[in-house]
Amino acid sequence: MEDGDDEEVVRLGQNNLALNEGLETGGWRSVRKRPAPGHSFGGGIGAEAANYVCVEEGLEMAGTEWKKGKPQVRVVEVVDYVPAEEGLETAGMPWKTKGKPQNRVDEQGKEENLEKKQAEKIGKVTLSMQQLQVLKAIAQGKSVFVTGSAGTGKSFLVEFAIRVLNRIHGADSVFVTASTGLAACAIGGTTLHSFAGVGLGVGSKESLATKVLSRRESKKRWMKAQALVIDEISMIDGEFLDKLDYVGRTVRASSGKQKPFGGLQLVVTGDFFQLPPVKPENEKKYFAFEADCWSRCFDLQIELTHVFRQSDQDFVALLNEIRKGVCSPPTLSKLHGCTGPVGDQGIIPTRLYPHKVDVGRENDHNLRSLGRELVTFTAKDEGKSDFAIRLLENVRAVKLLSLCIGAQVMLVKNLDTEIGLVNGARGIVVRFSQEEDPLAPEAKDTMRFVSPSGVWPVVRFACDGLERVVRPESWSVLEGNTEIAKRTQVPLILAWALSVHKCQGMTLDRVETDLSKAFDYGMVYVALSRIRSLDGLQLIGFDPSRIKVHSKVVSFYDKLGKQK
Ligand SMILES: Nc1ncnc2c1ncn2[C@@H]1O[C@H](COP(=O)(O)OP(=O)(O)OP(=O)(O)O)[C@@H](O)[C@H]1O
Repeated sequence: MEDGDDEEVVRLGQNNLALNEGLETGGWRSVRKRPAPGHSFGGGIGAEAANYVCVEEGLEMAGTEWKKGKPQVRVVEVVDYVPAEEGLETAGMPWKTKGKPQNRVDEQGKEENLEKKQAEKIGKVTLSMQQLQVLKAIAQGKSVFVTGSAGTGKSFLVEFAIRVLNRIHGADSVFVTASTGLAACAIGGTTLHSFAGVGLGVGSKESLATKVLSRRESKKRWMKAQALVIDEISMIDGEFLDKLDYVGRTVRASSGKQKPFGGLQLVVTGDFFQLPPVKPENEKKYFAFEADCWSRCFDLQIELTHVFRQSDQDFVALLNEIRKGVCSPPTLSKLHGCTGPVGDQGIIPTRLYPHKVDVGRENDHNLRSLGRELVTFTAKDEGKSDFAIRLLENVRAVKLLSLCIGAQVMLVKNLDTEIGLVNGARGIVVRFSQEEDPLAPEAKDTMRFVSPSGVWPVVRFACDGLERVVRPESWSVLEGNTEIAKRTQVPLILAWALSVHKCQGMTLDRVETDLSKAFDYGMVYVALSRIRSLDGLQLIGFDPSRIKVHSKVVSFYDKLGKQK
């Protein structure tokens, strides 16, 4: 059979790494569904390939079509190859959806004719090798714990992990959760407590299991689940994790009594050097990694090392010091030198406060001081129950948003990551516009509800200085793949001030902060690691004694490092 015969060609994506261990960058391969005469599928290849990603033509975000069923494919040729970027330990991985085959792989998997320089990056997403390793493990049904310093792409990876899990288990069996409502809403999930149906989790593990068994909906969720995602694990305590493990094993006794969480595939992410659980520190099993079940829960525990948020390696090194509770004289002197960034496009830095009350006061004061007419936008909340609607209080977009011309605002949704219109992008309201959204005529009622006068804020964003009309966006709270609540609101919040808790998970370009009142573990690190570069930081009254790192966290990471 000749190349190009009538076999259907599918393209396998990053997980071809598995087929191709020696190949540093993975790369694309075009594969055939049937072996050519005289060739058979190697057991390893077939077995791996059966699970692998197939990118659809034109899919911008790294295709994640999963091919299930029997081993059917044989690698024929690489259709794309992008070498690791210089100095990038993690080897960038392109997602390419079209273009001519450029490289070939022979039967042994060796590459010929690598035209690296001509490799053209068409796809938009490049995953680090470690990120790929995680997806590969998930695709193999493994439970993983993904950690790493701020900005290493843990949350970014969660989005891909969910797609992979959905393909394996079906979306209605994948439950996406996080420790806090804020973090949960950011990934379209619910809190871990809410998934578990154990209220605040107070009481013995036996009483919580009885509670779940007695509630039809809670029991159904546990029984239906095949995979559980938990983001921002640092804020979950070990005692609670052990209780959930017990509940899982009890409620799902028929499918996995002996297995952690009753046999659920776990994808857990977070950085224990960031914010800790909100509970008294002296309790035993304060951190999740102290849970008795912890080491049994995971097949793979990995610390991502390539930082995406900051490109300045000196700044990355400085942040790594602070993360571990160190503040060397050069670091201190650099931080003391952060006396003040100039505003960008007339937009002043956002002040980060350790305490929430300071945030409300500052934003309110600044808004009123502008002395302009306020325009208010009301979120449209829809939900299956009062309880579901209450979950919307955790959405970053607020119920009532009052703005006026000159208001300093921040996006709370990724609108266009390519140009920097991301969660945390800041701007200033320059006017209000009455333009209708040509794309959303069917959503007229919702639009009217959010803005009865039909006007929308026009914001000049710091990322590119361009003005854009900002129209409502939606946030869903999902249980499995069922939407239980939805908020539609203009995706902006006031941004003169923000709390350190609220900024966890965000990327900010300009920050002013007085961390002299930082009180919790990881707080200084979380605040400083939000910004992309030191030029964007104005630090007032920096006190290195406020850098708090828990010794248990340090030893946990020491051990993790040694396991590598
Ligand atoms: N593979 C990638 N390619 C391009 N950008 C990436 C990649 N991974 C992450 N990023 C970007 O890096 C930034 C930080 O990522 P992300 O917020 O997921 O990091 P994180 O590890 O969850 O950080 P934190 O611990 O601070 O919440 C984001 O702007 C994200 O879009």
